[in-house]
Amino acid sequence: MFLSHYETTEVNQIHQFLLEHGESVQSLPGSKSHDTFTWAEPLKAIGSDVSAQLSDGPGINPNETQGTKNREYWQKVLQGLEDELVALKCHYEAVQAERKDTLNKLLDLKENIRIFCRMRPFLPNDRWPLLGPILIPETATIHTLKCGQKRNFQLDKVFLPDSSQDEVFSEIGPLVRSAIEGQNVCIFAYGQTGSGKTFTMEGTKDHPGIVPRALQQVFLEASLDSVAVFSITFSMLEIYRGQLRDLLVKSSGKMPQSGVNCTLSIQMGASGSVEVENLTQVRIESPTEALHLYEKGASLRSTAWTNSNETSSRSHCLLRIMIEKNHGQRGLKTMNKLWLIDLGGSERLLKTKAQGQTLEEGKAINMSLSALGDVISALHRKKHHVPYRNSKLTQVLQDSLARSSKTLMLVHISPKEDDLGETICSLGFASRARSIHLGHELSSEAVQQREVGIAELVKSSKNLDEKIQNMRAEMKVLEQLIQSRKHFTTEDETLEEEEARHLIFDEEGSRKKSSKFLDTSEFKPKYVSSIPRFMNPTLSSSYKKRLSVDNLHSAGPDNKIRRRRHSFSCVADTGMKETEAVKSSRTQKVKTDDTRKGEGKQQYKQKLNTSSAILFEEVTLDSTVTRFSSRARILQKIDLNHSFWR
Ligand SMILES: Nc1ncnc2c1ncn2[C@@H]1O[C@H](COP(=O)(O)OP(=O)(O)OP(=O)(O)O)[C@@H](O)[C@H]1O
Repeated sequence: MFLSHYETTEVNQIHQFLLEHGESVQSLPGSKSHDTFTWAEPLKAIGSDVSAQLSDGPGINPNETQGTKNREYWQKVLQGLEDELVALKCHYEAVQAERKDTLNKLLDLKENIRIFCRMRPFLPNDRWPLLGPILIPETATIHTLKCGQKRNFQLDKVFLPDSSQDEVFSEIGPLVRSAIEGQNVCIFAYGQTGSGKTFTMEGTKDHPGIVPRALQQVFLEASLDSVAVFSITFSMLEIYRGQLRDLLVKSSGKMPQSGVNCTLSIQMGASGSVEVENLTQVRIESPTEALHLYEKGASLRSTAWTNSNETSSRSHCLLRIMIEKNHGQRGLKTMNKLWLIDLGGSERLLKTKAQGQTLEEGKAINMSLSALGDVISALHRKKHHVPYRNSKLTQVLQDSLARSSKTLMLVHISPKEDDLGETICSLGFASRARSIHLGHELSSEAVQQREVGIAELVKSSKNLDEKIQNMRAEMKVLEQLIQSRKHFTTEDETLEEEEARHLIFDEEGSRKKSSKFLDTSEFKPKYVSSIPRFMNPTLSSSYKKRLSVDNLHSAGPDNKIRRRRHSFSCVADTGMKETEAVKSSRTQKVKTDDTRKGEGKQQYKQKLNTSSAILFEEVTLDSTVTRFSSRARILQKIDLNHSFWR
């Protein structure tokens, strides 16, 4: 039991002390008021030690003042915690670097350019709900059968019609992370009209797509980086019939609003970075803000009714997230782009029977898609010349489609037999981008080896992610602990200063006042020094107490003593029943204090949680009754645990 060592030291000391003062242990509860401050000292020591043991705090050394002891102890604790936090932060950075390395290795192994396919499910209005001519025998292969002609397409991954938005984003998440870590990233949704590009990118309220999820992740990753400072901006533009249009600037029809320069031009910086001159850039602080902008921009996008889709996108919609990363003390600054692109629907113009404007839109879309395919293919084949200049789309994306960047193309296909021709075209585009038809396929052994390597890296990346999560949680706890411990040390320091300023007793025991404001000596014996500052009486409570004491004094010189003796005796004599009475009077006081200074009580509660200080709990309430109850409680504790009092 934690009180046992008092039997030989402090408790004997109290006993001795009381005897010297003409008191006995049994008469302790009825002690004279003039003694209370002096004999309170050993009791205070017990109380502090009890609280210290409970809160794993300092022990008692009678030669040291409690304030100094506490302060030194908490400072040591604080220092230890701070050292631990620094070490953890170093380790955290190392693990972060390891994770980044693993991620890069993984993306390299998966290749910088990857082509996925997503097949949308049948929709209620689909006329040909038969999946006969399209087969997906493996996770990365599609077979088609048209007019007796079989064709195989190899992709990096195929998402089946029942794939969820979650599954799709699980492949996107690492790319968003590498954008935060300093790489340019392009994510495209490609496919025929009505194949589900907008569904994948934007999604619905119940099934959010890549855009809302990526925005969320960008901010999440940025907030978790404890070292770098991020500045994130949002831009949105469309490429309509070969022209760039700012989607964050309202225009009447297709004409620029008066006074607003909507003429966007593509500029190439000296370092090879591409800038779209006059494009609106909005600094965003949250995903909600970004989504609000996205909604605004999407509402301005050019759409039209087509045979295949009621609200068919007639342009390429490009969302750009610029991430400026300030790498803290190293003074390094990086700027990179995350592009989320919903391409215009690829379509065979003969099939859609498009005419007039729709025909022109279709032509423009097809031309730029073809140019994009050429660029991706050239990059994939590591060709010396990459034909960026063949379309506005590839020009805008030049620095983000470089070899050092990451590109993911999600080719969308329809499950309908009716759309088979379009599906084969889209898969042909995917194959061309992957350069498969040029005999660049890996041998089955090499593919197997690569798969094993990827699986291992995925596993270690997951482990590192878990480790990082744990470390973040650990750091948070440490930071909270440091904050709470700091509270203790500063309060102890302040109290010591205050003690020095408002020295209560001189050596003869007579009262001294050093402040004209704080006449709290009557109610603040020295042992209060170990009580946090917020537990001290306020000016008004001190004043109130003084009034009550004056009243008591006016009622008769002994009143105060008697009253004190009475409440104390009650506790000692009638045990629990009377303790309840004291408790209720204390509760009363809490309620009054609560309404008067709710904040103080909050702090008080917080303190109790952190320190588990039993003594504090009682002494907190700066009334005579509570202070007695504090002592009584200590006595009760001793009484319960030792036969000493019997
Ligand atoms: N995976 C899916 N799950 C459920 N519904 C989907 C899915 N993919 C697409 N759809 C539905 O199919 C319809 C067409 O999809 P969407 O508008 O996304 O096509 P799109 O390729 O963007 O067309 P366009 O190029 O004409 O803009 C929408 O009603 C959409 O909700």
